[in-house]
Amino acid sequence: MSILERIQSPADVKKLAPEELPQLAQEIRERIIQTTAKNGGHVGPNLGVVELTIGLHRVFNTPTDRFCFDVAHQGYVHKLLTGRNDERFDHIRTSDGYSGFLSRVESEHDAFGAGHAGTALSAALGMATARDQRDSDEHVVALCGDAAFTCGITMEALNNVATSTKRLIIILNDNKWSIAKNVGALPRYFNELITNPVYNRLNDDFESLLQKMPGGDSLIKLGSKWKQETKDFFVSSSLFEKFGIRYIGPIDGHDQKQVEHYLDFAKNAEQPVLLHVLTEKGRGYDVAIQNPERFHGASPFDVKTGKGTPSAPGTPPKYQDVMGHTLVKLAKEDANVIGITAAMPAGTGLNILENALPKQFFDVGIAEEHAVLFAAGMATSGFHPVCAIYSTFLQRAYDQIIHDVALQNLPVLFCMDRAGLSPNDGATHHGLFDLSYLRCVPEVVIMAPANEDELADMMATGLAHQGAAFIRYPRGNAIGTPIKETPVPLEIGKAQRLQKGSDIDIWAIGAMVADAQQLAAQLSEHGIQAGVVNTRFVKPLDTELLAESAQNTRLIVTMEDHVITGGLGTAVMEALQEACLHNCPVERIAWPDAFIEHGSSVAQLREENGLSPNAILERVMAKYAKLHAIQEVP
Ligand SMILES: Cc1ncc(C[n+]2csc(CCOP(=O)(O)OP(=O)(O)O)c2C)c(N)n1
Ligand SMILES: CC(=O)[C@@H](O)[C@H](O)COP(=O)(O)O
Ligand SMILES: [Mg+2]
Repeated sequence: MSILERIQSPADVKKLAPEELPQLAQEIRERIIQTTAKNGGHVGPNLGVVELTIGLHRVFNTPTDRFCFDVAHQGYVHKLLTGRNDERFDHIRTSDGYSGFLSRVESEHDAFGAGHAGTALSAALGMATARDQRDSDEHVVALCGDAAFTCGITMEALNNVATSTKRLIIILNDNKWSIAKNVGALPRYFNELITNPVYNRLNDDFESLLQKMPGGDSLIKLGSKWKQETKDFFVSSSLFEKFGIRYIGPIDGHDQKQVEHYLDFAKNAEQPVLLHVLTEKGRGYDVAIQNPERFHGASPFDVKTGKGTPSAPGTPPKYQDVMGHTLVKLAKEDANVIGITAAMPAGTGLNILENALPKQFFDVGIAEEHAVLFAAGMATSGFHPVCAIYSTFLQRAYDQIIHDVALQNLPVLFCMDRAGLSPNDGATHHGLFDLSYLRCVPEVVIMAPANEDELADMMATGLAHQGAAFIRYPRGNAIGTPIKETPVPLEIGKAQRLQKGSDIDIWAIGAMVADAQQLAAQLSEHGIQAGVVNTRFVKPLDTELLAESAQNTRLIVTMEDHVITGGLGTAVMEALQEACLHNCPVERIAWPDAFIEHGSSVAQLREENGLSPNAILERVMAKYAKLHAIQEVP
């Protein structure tokens, strides 16, 4: 039996002899590589925190002590050491498998769930403050990556630490990478801390240095306050000391002994401590070390070569790449068009713009709120920014959308990728709420393309519009529609009738247009004639065509890759009420008013949630039959 197989809980980790730990680390790495090769997943981040996580579980004692992992995409090691090295780990991030992030419902060892970046320090500070209020004595640890510090929330929490608690352990897991290279002043500062010999030497053996000085002994006896002030006298204290947090490090995050020594030191500190740990993303798997961006969140791959499964010939391009190439076209025509990402260049396709027109590309770090405000500022100076931010991450910048862009009617185009499901990442990453959260914002334009050619046209539409415009489109491949050489702006608020039908009219948006055409074909096999409308614009809605539709059909079916509350279906119902056309019933095909867990694929999750093509057909047939008392489908 391997050492890892003997680990049923953190207590078993503590029982191991130090000389067994390298073997455990090796087995954990092997387990992570093999599992993510099969399922895909966050290989690099997890391989980088193996010794650190082993150390955490040997020094601290969850669930009494509480860990908050930032993003928590690097929580696989923690899961393996807390009783989850089992069948569900084999299927992690797929149906029947564990979540790829920490989750309070999954384990008592998961003190706080995550998925979005920047939350760990704030949550940990809340837990530490609650502990102090209750006068209990558990330890609270926040594990934050270097890029997590580019998040505004992390800095807000940092500002609050010293005035909120006397005991908090912050681990800066510094691997120099976000998904792409980390950006901004902070990584440069972290590097200064690493390379500044004066600070390190003094910081490490400051006491022995004092002992050599006349009167140094008495300073040491006076305790840490004087030591700290004396050290400040010698070296410019770190940024963290200015926040009332004791900086320790940097240490080698792969040296198990060092890790445990300093974790233990931090555990017994009488003030908030930040332990600066240097790790290597992808440690132990060369191909991940050499390709940190690709192996941040990898698709299934061959362990030997690291290569993923090549796309079959003729596979349509990914929407993210269509966005990137189209933006390059449009930015070449107009130097005022610029692209902004919040630390997601590759995932959004903006890396294509970065390579082609680097002066028109900006990566602001994991800072969506700042990205939108930054765009608003540039828009006041004659630029037309394109903010490429996943639907789910754009939720972070909601006030900036309303208060800074829409209210001032500034020309900013938002390209929201991952609208719809992100199946393996699950509830924290599905882009299912953007129509609801955007439809209530006055003056904005909200559109969704049925195919890649329409995405290009909608980008031209958004850039021709002097105000806020949003385009939502799904994760993954488009549908193979040829893309015109030059994108052509669409008429805002105009839907596109694809086919007529006297019995039912299906109004679909974006990726669901193809499903609507399939549904119409199935209905016609049952003698029901269904029309299909490619809605294109959820705001403003084509109320003229909708009125015509309601007057000439028996049932309107809406189809959207979005939650049912407040999306396209709700917009149609509102419009029909407004036009006093409430006699036309509406059946809304959408995701339920619930959080949708992770799963193996979109198809699997649709099956599980009654949204498979056949389930939709049955539902529409039943509604139609009920409405018109015709023979229900046997
Ligand atoms: C609000 C938000 N924006 C973007 C992301 C996408 N994202 C996931 S992990 C990550 C980089 C995290 O870098 P770091 O904190 O240094 O951790 P590492 O992966 O290096 O261990 C990003 C940008 C996210 N999860 N949440
Ligand atoms: C953890 C995180 O937020 C990102 O790594 C995310 O998993 C990327 O999602 P995509 O794979 O859809 O780009
Ligand atoms: Mg990092």
